[in-house]
Amino acid sequence: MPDNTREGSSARFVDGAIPAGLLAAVRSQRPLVHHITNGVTINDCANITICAGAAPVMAEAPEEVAGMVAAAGALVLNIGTLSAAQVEAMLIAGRRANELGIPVVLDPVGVGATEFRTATARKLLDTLDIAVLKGNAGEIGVLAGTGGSVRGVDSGGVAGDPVETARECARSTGTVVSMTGAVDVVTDGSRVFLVGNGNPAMDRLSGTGCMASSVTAAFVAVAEDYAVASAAALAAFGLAGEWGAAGARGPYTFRTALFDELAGLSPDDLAGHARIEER
Ligand SMILES: Nc1ncnc2c1ncn2[C@@H]1O[C@H](COP(=O)(O)OP(=O)(O)O)[C@@H](O)[C@H]1O
Ligand SMILES: Cc1ncsc1CCOP(=O)(O)O
Ligand SMILES: [Mg+2]
Repeated sequence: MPDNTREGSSARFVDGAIPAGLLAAVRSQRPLVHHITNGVTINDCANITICAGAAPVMAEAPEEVAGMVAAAGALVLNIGTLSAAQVEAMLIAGRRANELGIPVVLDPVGVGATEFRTATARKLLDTLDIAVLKGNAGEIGVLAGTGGSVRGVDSGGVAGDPVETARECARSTGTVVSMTGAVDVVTDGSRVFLVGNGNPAMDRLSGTGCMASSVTAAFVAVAEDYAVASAAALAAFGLAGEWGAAGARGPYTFRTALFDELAGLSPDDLAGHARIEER
């Protein structure tokens, strides 16, 4: 892990049995994950949800989202290709999820790139009780208000220390923040988990951030501790990325392998290879 996330820390590894137990719970409970998401990666999100062991449904008509979310274990709101109608649907579904105690995962794709995305992400955070805010570094920096750079949907990084940025964002939004990158930072504002699993190939494929949100939702659906569940989800997804990259010839063989490795990942695999540090 990079020095900037280790410096001055008294880190200890989280027992691999914890993420393993959560993966086993996803596989046995097979929670329904309701997505209101973008049109670019929607099919990847459906299939990675299945590979994690959960069941996806994509539904965004304002007329039906309250009914659909009532059957779900978690709701994903992903603002990647927003429209006014989608914002209306997100608010209806999110309010119903909150009434029913169903965790909501917000992926603020491209926040900061346009005023519409920024205003919508803020409105969702202000109106709804968001369980996990999962974004790349630039997106979390924008929402933390401490400085983040976003071009299109890509992160240009944060202005200051990444761990402090994530922590500030968690405190100011009242959510668990799951900030992805070469090392993922997950924090509820006090505890900090650093996830070392992953491979640079994941950064060269559109949709890995969206898929990380889907896998996160599958894990939070079966957990009470959303920070631990978010870290466990990123460890599982990252490990699939590591093993998928090993035999890949390029981005598209990697993509196929990423799905196959997650589908084949056992709780024992995760117990032995998850790299989650708490500090
Ligand atoms: N350089 C990297 N090394 C290892 N894993 C990475 C790297 N970049 C991204 N990832 C992983 O890819 C997934 C998507 O992260 P990221 O690229 O930050 O999101 P986004 O696609 O939203 O920009 C996460 O699971 C993250 O851990
Ligand atoms: C390219 C693009 N444009 C709008 S949504 C989207 C997909 C973003 O996916 P990710 O952030 O997971 O790479
Ligand atoms: Mg990416």
